[in-house]
Amino acid sequence: MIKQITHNQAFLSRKATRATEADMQAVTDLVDTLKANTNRAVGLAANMIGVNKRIIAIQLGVLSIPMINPEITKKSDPYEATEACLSLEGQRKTTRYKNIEVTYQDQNFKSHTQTFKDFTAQIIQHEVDHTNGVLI
Ligand SMILES: CSCC[C@H](NC=O)C(=O)O
Repeated sequence: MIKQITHNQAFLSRKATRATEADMQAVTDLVDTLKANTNRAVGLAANMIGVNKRIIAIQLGVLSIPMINPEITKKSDPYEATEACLSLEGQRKTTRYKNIEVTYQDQNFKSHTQTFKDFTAQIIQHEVDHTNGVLI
């Protein structure tokens, strides 16, 4: 189901808890909401739709991919990025890493360890920050 994107910064500033198989509806809702917003979003975190769980979704080409309990396990090559967010006004500067390794579970709760680079890595870092209560 497509959900409203929150601007509630107090809620967005809370660290999210681990997701389980009981949270599949939230995974589906997050993917549906990203698909409905691909004209203005490249990624979403579950707390942006009011669910305080460690779930993100990222846009890779035409695919909206969920990642459950994502953790960045390696990062290298820092640079300064300027980013915006659907839940915030304006833009902010932050440090991102060009290369990252991420562990996560897919929608079947199968575990993966995968490397990402460049803009895809940037989106994942932005969304993982949200799961840790970091706005940008
Ligand atoms: C470059 S990372 C920006 C990610 C942002 N999504 C919000 O969580 C968005 O604009 O889709």
